[in-house]
Amino acid sequence: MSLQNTQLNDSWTLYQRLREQTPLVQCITNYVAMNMTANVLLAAGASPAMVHCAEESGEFAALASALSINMGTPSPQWAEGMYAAIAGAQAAGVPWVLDPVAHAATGFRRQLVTALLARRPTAIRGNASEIIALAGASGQGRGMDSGDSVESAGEAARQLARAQGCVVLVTGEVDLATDGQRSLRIEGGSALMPQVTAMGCALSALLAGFIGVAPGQTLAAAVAAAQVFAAAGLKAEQHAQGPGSFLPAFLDALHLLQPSDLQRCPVSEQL
Ligand SMILES: Nc1ncnc2c1ncn2[C@@H]1O[C@H](COP(=O)(O)OP(=O)(O)O)[C@@H](O)[C@H]1O
Ligand SMILES: Cc1ncsc1CCOP(=O)(O)O
Ligand SMILES: [Mg+2]
Repeated sequence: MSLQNTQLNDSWTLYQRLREQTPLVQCITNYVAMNMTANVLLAAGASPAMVHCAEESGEFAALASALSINMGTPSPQWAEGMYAAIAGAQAAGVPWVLDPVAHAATGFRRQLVTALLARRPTAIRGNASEIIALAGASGQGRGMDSGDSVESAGEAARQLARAQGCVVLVTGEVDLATDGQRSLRIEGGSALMPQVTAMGCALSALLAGFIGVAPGQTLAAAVAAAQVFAAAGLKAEQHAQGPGSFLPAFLDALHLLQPSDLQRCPVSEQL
């Protein structure tokens, strides 16, 4: 079933709201993704803050509109910063998003993701292999990258959403957003997106921004974040010769995005 019109209105309305409210998004992210994530949030219209040390991350989280936790380059010290930030966010009613980068790859990451999941994220955003492995099955992930299709991760995403009581956004050539009951598929994007590092990390932080301006509408926020990324990717591709020129074109596309760009990335209900 096509939801193009209602979903277009929802995503555009939420994007306008994000630009009006400039949510403060606290990011505890990896060394690779920090600069890219801050630039994506700024181009979209949010306000990024990279604040990770345990001495201040909890205090800061109470001031933020939303928190994004990404475990791409973890360490014991960074884990303490994550736990303190989540505690501060939860005490203040601030939503938080988990990006479980390569969580199945090592024993340290497996322990960390278990501890993070126990703290109940508002939403999880990962690639197909990460979501399949989080649901307890065995994925074909290699390092940070997915070896599985989003189609093959659909049931895992729904199970994970139900088990965690959260929204799951699983990304790849198409994206799927689910709360365990409803599932929405978002088309669009560009094959150049996985050729640029930290696109997924930046999307997770933008998802946090959308959730921050859409209390009680986490599924719509996930669709909006995915659709905005898909539309900006499609628009950027028209001006890019390869990954190098794609990245600045993508930031410009986020900044210049119009409703007609969203319309090129259909959203449909998955039954
Ligand atoms: N082959 C593709 N075609 C179109 N969009 C893609 C493709 N691969 C990834 N994307 C998009 O790139 C972004 C990052 O997703 P993904 O590559 O799955 O995350 P990660 O970087 O965490 O592995 C998402 O917006 C996703 O829709
Ligand atoms: C390359 C790399 N190594 C550790 S984190 C990271 C970035 C991963 O970014 P993404 O998951 O968005 O591709
Ligand atoms: Mg990733």
